[in-house]
Amino acid sequence: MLACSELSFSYDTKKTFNFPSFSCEKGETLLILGNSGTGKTTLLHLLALLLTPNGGSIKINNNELATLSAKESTKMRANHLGIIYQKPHFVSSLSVLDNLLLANYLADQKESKEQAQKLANNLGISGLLDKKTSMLSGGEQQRVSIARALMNNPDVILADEPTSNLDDENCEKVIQLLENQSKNIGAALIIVTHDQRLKDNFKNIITL
Ligand SMILES: Nc1ncnc2c1ncn2[C@@H]1O[C@H](COP(=O)(O)OP(=O)(O)OP(=O)(O)O)[C@@H](O)[C@H]1O
Repeated sequence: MLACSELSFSYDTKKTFNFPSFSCEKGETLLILGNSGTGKTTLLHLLALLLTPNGGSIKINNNELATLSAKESTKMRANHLGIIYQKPHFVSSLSVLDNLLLANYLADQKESKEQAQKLANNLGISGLLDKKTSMLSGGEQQRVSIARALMNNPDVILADEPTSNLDDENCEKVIQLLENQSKNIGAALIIVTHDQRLKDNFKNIITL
């Protein structure tokens, strides 16, 4: 589903990140662990086509992404990738429901209230759909972020530190929800984190 090899990237001339090669298949989860500053968010942004690598290859469903134009990258990101950012970046003037439907709109897909309602039910946030996102707790925001990432049934889900602000109980819940929901839609799930609590949940682990 997603495979990358010999990816390298530099923000400036002082340091180049050389990332290990890996792949993650449909329905699988890969945990990428690393301390602060090891380049986890950088790697996730490369996989999300938000940064362009200096070298190496990223393939989704055997399609090489490095050759895509900016417009094609945007389309690929909206339709095939579900991204859970470190900070949620909601539109605070909109309700939770409208933030979910925005994902459809940005991918040029028909707005699906049914999909939003279904995901909200699965994630235990159906009572929040009419609320403004600024009124949500950290754990609730995390679940809305997961729902938004799943709105377009992506092939690959990329999650940046999805549990860093959560207590042990909510950490466990969010990981279970992420895994179950990814399996439900047959997506590959890639999580980058420094949260050592997650080590016991996964067998496929890479350390940066
Ligand atoms: N836009 C940027 N311009 C220059 N340097 C950057 C930029 N973004 C990140 N860096 C640097 O690249 C390094 C890796 O950053 P990155 O955010 O990928 O690390 P991380 O492993 O996700 O860290 P954390 O766990 O603290 O979020 C850091 O030293 C950071 O200062």
